[in-house]
Amino acid sequence: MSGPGEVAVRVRGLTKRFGAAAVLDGIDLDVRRGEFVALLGPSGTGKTTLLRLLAGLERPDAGTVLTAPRVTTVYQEPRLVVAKRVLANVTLGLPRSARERGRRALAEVGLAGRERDWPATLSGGEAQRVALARALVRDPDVLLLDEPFAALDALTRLQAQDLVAELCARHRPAVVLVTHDVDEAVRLADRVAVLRDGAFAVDRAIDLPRPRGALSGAADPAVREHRRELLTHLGVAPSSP
Ligand SMILES: Nc1ncnc2c1ncn2[C@@H]1O[C@H](COP(=O)(O)OP(=O)(O)OP(=O)(O)O)[C@@H](O)[C@H]1O
Repeated sequence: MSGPGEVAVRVRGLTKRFGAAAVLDGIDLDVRRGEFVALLGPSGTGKTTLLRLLAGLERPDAGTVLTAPRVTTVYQEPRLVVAKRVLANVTLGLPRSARERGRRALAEVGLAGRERDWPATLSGGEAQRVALARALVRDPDVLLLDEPFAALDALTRLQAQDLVAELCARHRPAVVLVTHDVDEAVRLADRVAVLRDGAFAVDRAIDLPRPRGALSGAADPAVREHRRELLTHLGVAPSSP
């Protein structure tokens, strides 16, 4: 597999305030094409705010955010238009000529043949795969994932994680995933950063071999060590030597 590509996200000295409080206080972040970064952090630390700044939906109070041109977000909920069929949801806002690419994107997420179905007939996991296809068809330079697996049941979540890992390895966008799940972060990411009190408490490379589908925290000491360190930085586990 090829190494990381050019920088697709460059954040310098980024500060965002709501009222008097700085939710983000001078943070720096680089993400390269083909690199998968997971963001962990206690509730309310500004993870979603950071994604919104990367997507250009919020303006910084100080500092700079530079991204490659095509930035796409997948959210916790699929956000499908109920009155449009699956393929029309995938190609929403794109010209008719994008329909063939839309079909291919649906096939990539395992939904070939479902083009004319209505969103109401999809399971939660299927609807989220349609949302992924809608992101893919836009050929993003930067893919922002805001807890995209959080609403899925455990088995569907593992399958969706494997699918996202495979799609990102093939298309190689720069990925920023917001999650509360330490195991998910370790399973998917090349780097995991913990956001606390407006800054990164740690930004750690996860140099475990891929594919990681069968990775077991119980069996693998390297996974256990990453998990222990990240939980410590999240303030939910005692520090041990
Ligand atoms: N538009 C806004 N106006 C005022 N305060 C806001 C706004 N958006 C976010 N905040 C505040 O900024 C802080 C960070 O919110 P954000 O949603 O980014 O956190 P988060 O880390 O994504 O949280 P969670 O893990 O619970 O999703 C919170 O205290 C939130 O109340």
